[in-house]
Amino acid sequence: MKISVIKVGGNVINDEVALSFFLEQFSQLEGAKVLVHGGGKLATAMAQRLGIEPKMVDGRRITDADTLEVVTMVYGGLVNKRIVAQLQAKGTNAIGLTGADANIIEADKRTGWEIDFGFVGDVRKANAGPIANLAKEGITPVIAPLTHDKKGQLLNTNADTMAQAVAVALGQAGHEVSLRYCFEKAGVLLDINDDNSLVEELDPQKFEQFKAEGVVADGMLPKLKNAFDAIEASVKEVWLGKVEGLLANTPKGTKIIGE
Ligand SMILES: Nc1ncnc2c1ncn2[C@@H]1O[C@H](COP(=O)(O)OP(=O)(O)O)[C@@H](O)[C@H]1O
Ligand SMILES: CC(=O)N[C@@H](CCC(=O)OP(=O)(O)O)C(=O)O
Repeated sequence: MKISVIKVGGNVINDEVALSFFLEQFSQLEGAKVLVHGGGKLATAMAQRLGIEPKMVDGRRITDADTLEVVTMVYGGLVNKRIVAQLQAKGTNAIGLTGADANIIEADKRTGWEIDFGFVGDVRKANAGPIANLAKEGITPVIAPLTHDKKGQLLNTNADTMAQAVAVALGQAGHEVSLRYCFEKAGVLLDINDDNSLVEELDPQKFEQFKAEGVVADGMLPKLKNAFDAIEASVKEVWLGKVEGLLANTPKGTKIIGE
């Protein structure tokens, strides 16, 4: 089966108008589809409202026990269910899940780093079966960035990586997968403030060059690592860009080219 795996990030989710536009475009996307969402910005805001100071190191969240409670409520509850309700209103029969539901994603608590990230999961294995079965029934899975370790522990997990793992598992199960990372820029840009400086195709050599020159930085580094991991595995096509470009019939954004 042909299936689209779409990731939407925190900047779109945090903007009511942008989120509604995204969900409209997503609803209109033809064929089987899966949505993986983030929500890091809202988790930061909610933690602050609860008097829990967010702790980030190099843009990565340290997830202590209190923060795990916040992200579980925000990602698995508020964001996930809001998206599901809005999709239902737009005629898409969505079901909200985390990586723990139907054992979609198993993870291990991150170890071996210099700093202790707390309850953060590194994906061990994604199981495509339940996702493909739902999609075949015409039900659209909406997946929140939480996983479990099969020992009862929930773990906060990067949404870009979750999207990659789901796409790769579906590809390995024989499906024709298109993975698209929607965020607030036109794609990978030569000048981050100029949407006209779009890099239309990115291969591993150019990626290495851009890293060395500092053209790509911050959240774009792990996003691109996931994008290349997907194309090198079993995913047919990987794109990054703005909602209006990526969810059009002919996608416009940055296309990832494998080795
Ligand atoms: N060359 C680049 N082109 C586009 N965005 C870039 C580039 N370098 C760094 N970025 C940053 O990467 C961000 C996207 O990553 P991230 O914040 O993790 O997005 P999301 O939360 O949607 O997953 C952009 O908002 C932008 O600030
Ligand atoms: C471990 C880890 O990185 N968890 C992320 C999960 C949310 C996420 O990835 O959200 P965006 O896609 O909106 O950035 C976090 O808590 O920020």
